[in-house]
Amino acid sequence: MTALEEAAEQSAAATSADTGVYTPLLVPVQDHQETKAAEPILTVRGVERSFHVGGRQLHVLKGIDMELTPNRLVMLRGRSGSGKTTLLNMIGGLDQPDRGEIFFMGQPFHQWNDDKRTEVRRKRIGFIFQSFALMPLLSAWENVELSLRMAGVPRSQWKPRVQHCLELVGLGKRMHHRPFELSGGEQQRVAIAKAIAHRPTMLLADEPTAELDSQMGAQVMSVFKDIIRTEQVTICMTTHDPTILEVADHVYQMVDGKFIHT
Ligand SMILES: Nc1ncnc2c1ncn2[C@@H]1O[C@H](COP(=O)(O)OP(=O)(O)OP(=O)(O)O)[C@@H](O)[C@H]1O
Repeated sequence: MTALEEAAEQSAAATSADTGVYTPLLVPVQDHQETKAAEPILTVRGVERSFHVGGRQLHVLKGIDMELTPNRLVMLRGRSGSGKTTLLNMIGGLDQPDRGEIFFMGQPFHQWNDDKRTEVRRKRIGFIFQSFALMPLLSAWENVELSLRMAGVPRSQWKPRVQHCLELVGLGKRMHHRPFELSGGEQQRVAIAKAIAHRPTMLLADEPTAELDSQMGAQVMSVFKDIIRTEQVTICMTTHDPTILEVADHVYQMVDGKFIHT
């Protein structure tokens, strides 16, 4: 039995409120028929990106086409160096393509300057990194609050939203712990709460389970499934882990800067 199947089985008997142990329900994201005709929230067409390295041109992305539709869990899979993070940065408006187009909710990221992309990013996109990226001196609560402050959410809305997000990721009983008082899996769940607090449309996660053991990795994936359903978000994540791919709605396989069909 894989770690994910184990997590699903545990979830069936979940008693998180009683035990404080997080065992979320692993359920299908939603009826795929329902959103089949849905407009994509992200469209990537013919994207290329090169870097100058040591006097040479390194062609990292060689013509990427992809779409993300609402309420999906999409994974980018590929070897180290194949270009996954470069693409994720591009989708999130952190970098721009040399060629090609990126439309996020109809907005042309490839034509916009950094300030304009940052504005959209703060309001509509959430990021999760391999290394959790939490402020070490702030509690779980304060870390989540910080992201609401950054997104310009009115202070009067902070308390219920922070509480909701931390409960959603199963940390209702550890809200006031600081990162060093939490396990790796719990820290990653704080990072997820922080990333969804401002109600993004799209959540981007770069190897979110890479530093976790398989059990904790499975918990994080269950949280992802839950938040797609309850928060109406689309998640695009990179992974090396073949056991995690089975919960994806779609997998893009990247080889040397291109998608291949498997
Ligand atoms: N800013 C940059 N300047 C120069 N080279 C870069 C830059 N960003 C990425 N690269 C190079 O582009 C290639 C692809 O890197 P990228 O991080 O996108 O791969 P990846 O598939 O995410 O790998 P990993 O799984 O190890 O994170 C690598 O050879 C990397 O060294």
